[in-house]
Amino acid sequence: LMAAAQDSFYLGFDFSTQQLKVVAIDGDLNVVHQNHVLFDSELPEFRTQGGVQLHADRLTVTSPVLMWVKALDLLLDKMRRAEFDFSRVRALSGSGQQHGSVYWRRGASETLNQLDPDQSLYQQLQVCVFSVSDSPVWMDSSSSQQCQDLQAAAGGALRLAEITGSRAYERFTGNQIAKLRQNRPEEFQDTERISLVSSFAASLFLGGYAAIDYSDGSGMNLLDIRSRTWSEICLEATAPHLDRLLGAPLPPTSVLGPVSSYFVRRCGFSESCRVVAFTGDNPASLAGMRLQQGDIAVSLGTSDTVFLWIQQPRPALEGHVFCNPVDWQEYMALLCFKNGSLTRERVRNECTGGSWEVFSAALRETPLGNNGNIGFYFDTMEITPPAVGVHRFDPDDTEVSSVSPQVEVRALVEGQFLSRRLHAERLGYSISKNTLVLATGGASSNKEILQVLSDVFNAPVYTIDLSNSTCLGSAYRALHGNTLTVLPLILLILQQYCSSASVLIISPDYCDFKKRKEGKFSERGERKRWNKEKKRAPEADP
Ligand SMILES: Nc1ncnc2c1ncn2[C@@H]1O[C@H](COP(=O)(O)OP(=O)(O)O)[C@@H](O)[C@H]1O
Ligand SMILES: O=C(CO)[C@@H](O)[C@H](O)COP(=O)(O)O
Repeated sequence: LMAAAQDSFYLGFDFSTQQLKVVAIDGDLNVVHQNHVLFDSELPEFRTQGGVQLHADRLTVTSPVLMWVKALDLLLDKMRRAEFDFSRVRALSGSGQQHGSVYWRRGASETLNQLDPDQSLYQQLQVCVFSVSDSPVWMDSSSSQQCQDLQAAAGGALRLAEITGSRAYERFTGNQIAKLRQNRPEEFQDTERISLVSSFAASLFLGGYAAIDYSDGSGMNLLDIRSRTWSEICLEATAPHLDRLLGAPLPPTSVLGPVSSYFVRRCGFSESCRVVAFTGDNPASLAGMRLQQGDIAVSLGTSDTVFLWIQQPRPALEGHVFCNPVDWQEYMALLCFKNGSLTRERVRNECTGGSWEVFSAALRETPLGNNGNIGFYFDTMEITPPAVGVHRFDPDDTEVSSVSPQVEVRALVEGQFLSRRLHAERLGYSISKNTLVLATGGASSNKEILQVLSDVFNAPVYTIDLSNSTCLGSAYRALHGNTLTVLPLILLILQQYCSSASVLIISPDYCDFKKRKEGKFSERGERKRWNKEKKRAPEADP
């Protein structure tokens, strides 16, 4: 069994805003391969900035769907060149940036299940497969009218939040679909299926349309998060017969089927390699970090997000409640901040010559509290709170137009994290002496930034070895999907289930066998050694 565990690989993909990433683990959860494709620099022909295109109205933000397709071709090529052994992959799963949508043209499903392994995905999908070539993504804020209409139809913002977990948000997929139906009726008419970025990616691997999972589906303003079915009121208000275009939602732990013969023949995947449902990047990250009651997770990717595992949904006008990606009968709360890494990069470019080293030095050399200087940095319309503009205040609370570069760096990072804390507390989170902050995402590799996070939350901050918990979470989910088959009794049940349905439901207990490696960062404001291993109290075996 030991040898078998090391022989088997599990893949987790992440189709995120700025790049496509992959992590492979073996059955003992060791990372055996990592790779990525950066959209701006490795696929310059799509002319994106930060993976997206900002339109002239400065509100519409899209990404070319074919860029994601070509990125997958490129990533698989890179893995082949690195001699990654695809035949050992027993299961794969993945995630996508949340809310973004993909529109498949009539007839696309036939193309998808008859792909020729001698040609790339891009070669075969570039003509006539997508009815909308530029997919709306989460940074879009052009659907205000549709948001108002949806809230009116649902009986108000709070009522909509009670049904779907969130009041109407511009980036939420339902409002994007409504805008498309109104503004581009021909393309809409020509669409046979609408996917989220996550279910689009799963569809590529399956060679057929993949279901939207409950967790990523909660970011659409369309799913009733309690009954876990599409809400009639929301569907009606968005587009007639929308349920046919969306397909039925499924638990995030579903095994969707085997990888398509295209990947078997082109890359050498085994025919028995399974595809486990893909989900949103934040839910996948929750799975990768293995959040426990009382913990708070802060993801510092393109967006900054804060999330918590919750048992009972209490939707409000601020923040979001999603179905939980690990235990689909529970929930997670999430806050999203648009001015995250891209704003830190802008200030880095202006104040520290484009260097993270110098940026970090500015944080080291300025005191906690920044001698009373503080700022709000909303380069683009923020989500939480809905505000725009840059405002700096001196120690007398007088607004000033500039401060020194070093003070600016600390004002930015402290201001961002104070806002993350304030809004988490408004959501009902209270910081206690047991609070742990779990950090992930690209900027969590910067220990000076994490020190500010620790100081502001007055709590220890932990990272996992890999700053990329999203991919790792997907690889764990893939492994979870597969591991149950080694248990004879469950195998029997699965076999019976298999004969009656093409979808298997996996129990949500994988937390109990997933080990957690933590790098300890700091404790209660004292600056202790970075990356000292800390293990939690051993848990009961399942
Ligand atoms: N050393 C660093 N210090 C601060 N931020 C960093 C550092 N390295 C990378 N980042 C930030 O990480 C971001 C990308 O994070 P990532 O989680 O990979 O994004 P996404 O998954 O949204 O594509 C970049 O925009 C960059 O600003
Ligand atoms: O809109 C949200 C969450 O509601 C974003 O968090 C997107 O899911 C994009 O994620 P990153 O690329 O920043 O990780």
